[in-house]
Amino acid sequence: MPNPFDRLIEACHHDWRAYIEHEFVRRLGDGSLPEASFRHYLEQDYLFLGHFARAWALALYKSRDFDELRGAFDRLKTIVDLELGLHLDYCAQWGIDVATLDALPETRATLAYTRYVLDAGARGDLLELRVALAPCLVGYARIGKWLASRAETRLEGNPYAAWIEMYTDDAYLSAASEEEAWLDQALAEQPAKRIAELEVVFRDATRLEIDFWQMGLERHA
Ligand SMILES: Cc1ncc(CN)c(N)n1
Repeated sequence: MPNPFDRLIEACHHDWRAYIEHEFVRRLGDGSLPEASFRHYLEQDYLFLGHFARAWALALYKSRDFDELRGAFDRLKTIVDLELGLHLDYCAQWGIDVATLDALPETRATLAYTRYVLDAGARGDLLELRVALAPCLVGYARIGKWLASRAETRLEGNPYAAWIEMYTDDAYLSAASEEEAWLDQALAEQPAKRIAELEVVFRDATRLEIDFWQMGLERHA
């Protein structure tokens, strides 16, 4: 019997696979992704991370005890200290400075995904918000594992090696597995009707992740 979080994935397994195994991900892994696509993704992901940090701050606000506060605070730190750091390093390597990033317009995919999650958090409780955030945090850990398992993935000579290393790194993987453990416990206590509602939120956020990859690949505005 799969654990409760894996059951959320099973309920939308076609969308989940389309997200985890997206062409953008494959081409990151084998190094064949066009640089312009990665740059577009990188720029939008900077804006994305700002909104997701706000969403984790909202999770802090919605926490009911110190355990939940600590979990949300740790996740917020994962974004601000770990992911954002890599982003800014990468952007500096690619000649993109923070002032340029701050002035960028958001694409429709960035707007749709970030505002969807913030709305789920504003409208719902802490669990609904953390389910909406899960394809992001846990999804990239699964992507890192999937890439690591593929013969086509290469690090040597791959301009995106640092990106792959970040999402296969212990610091990121342990944040994702702590989040999964919290979700497993919280989901196990929910009645079937609530689970069905949460499946919709999880599937929608997963579909918005697919759109985010597609936006990067095709460089949509
Ligand atoms: C769009 C997106 N989704 C997920 C992650 C990983 N936290 C990210 N950096 N960007």
